Amino acid sequence: MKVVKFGGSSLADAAQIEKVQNIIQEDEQRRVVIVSAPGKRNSEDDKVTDLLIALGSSIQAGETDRDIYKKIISRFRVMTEELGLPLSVAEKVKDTIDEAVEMVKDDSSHALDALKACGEDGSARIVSAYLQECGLQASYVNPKEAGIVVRDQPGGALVLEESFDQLYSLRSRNEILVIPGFFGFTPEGELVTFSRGGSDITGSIVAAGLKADLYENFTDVDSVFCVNPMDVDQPKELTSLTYREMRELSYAGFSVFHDEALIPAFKEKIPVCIKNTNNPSAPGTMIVSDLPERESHVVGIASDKGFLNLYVSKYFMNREIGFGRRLLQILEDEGVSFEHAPSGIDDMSVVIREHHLPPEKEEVVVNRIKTELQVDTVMIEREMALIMIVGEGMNQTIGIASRAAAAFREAEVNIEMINQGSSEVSMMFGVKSSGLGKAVKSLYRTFFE
Ligand SMILES: Nc1ncnc2c1ncn2[C@@H]1O[C@H](COP(=O)(O)OP(=O)(O)O)[C@@H](O)[C@H]1O
Ligand SMILES: N[C@@H](CC(=O)OP(=O)(O)O)C(=O)O
Repeated sequence: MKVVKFGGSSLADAAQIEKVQNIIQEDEQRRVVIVSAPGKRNSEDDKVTDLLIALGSSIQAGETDRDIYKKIISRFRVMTEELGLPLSVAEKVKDTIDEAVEMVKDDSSHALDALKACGEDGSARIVSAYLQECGLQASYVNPKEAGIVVRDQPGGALVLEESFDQLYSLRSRNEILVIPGFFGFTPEGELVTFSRGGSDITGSIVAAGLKADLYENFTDVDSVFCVNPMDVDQPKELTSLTYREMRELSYAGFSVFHDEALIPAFKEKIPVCIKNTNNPSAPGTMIVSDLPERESHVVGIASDKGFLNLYVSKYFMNREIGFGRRLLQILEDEGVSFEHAPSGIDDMSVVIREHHLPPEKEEVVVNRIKTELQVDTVMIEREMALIMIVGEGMNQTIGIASRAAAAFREAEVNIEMINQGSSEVSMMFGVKSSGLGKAVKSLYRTFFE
């Protein structure tokens, strides 16, 4: 049995949904289908999830944006009309959105998550109705009915173990099940969404729960490339990767697959295949547990902007037991999560995503570090970027760091920070954001050309 997930680009309009139907129909193993909200139809278009979030914010600000509301309703209505579905399908989608809008107006808890989830819910209703229209036996299955139980963390749900056994019972249903991605329900019955891009996570949870033979993740590229195709023209395609490599690469910027989505599949050793809805005969990229030794140890270069470096120095920091803990405790108290924390004899850097430390929090954090830790220096450097080179076996291979350093030199980009060793499969470099593009291109030439 295969679990198949279709991303927003695969559900952007009626023509895309026809492709989805063909893909499902051509392989009877594709029995459970996870869908995202409709994505962009072209580069200027909006993702339905972004529209729903904007609508929710406008309601909370006391001025419901009717134009956005109409845009959302019309996206679903046009799709159902073009697919020749009964009016009742579009009406059901509209009713669900209206209910969530009322929840936001009443300021009820979890209302924003309920509204955000309407995109996926609408897609699942439309896709299941269309499969039926095409003569297939198919049903819409709500995540509550499917048994996806999550921890109560709005916008950042985490699956609870009990989900997996409940999901297994879906195996006995002899029809195609269409489940909306991106959300689950708390044990108390509240709807909670995963983080953005979280339909990939639903797909992996369902594949693990059902003990599927394969989790196919359909998107809009033929494969995972060794570098983001936005950064390098026509980069090399990757035919296979390990879970660990893909998780590192996703975490560091490969937006093609959510980094949290690897975990459930990995635990059950379910292979994941990234495929293209617009070219389904292309083999795609397989993500598996182990791979035979490869010629080149570097398989991918991922990068992301939007980081800051919180730099702290104090003489004899190395002699002060508990310094690191107290520094990180201040961040924890202020609700700031961090990404990396390399340290030296008298210095420590903490790399943080910029949006986790907005200017108002920055002042509080910096003052607390000065007064409570009595440091010599505390500095914040914004507009940092991280580059991660990834590959199994890389850390036992002599010369990779020196080749990478040469690539930075050729690009005339200064390395502000290096972190190697914490992960066995990656090496991290911190640079100023302005040098990111040049550095990635140079690393690509060094390791892949
Ligand atoms: N290394 C990479 N390989 C392939 N695609 C990548 C990579 N890094 C970023 N992407 C981007 O990920 C996009 C697909 O992810 P996403 O937009 O979330 O798709 P979907 O709508 O299917 O969920 C691609 O169009 C591509 O621009
Ligand atoms: N629609 C949600 C969840 C998701 O997974 O979307 P996509 O598959 O289009 O990345 C989002 O935009 O975050």
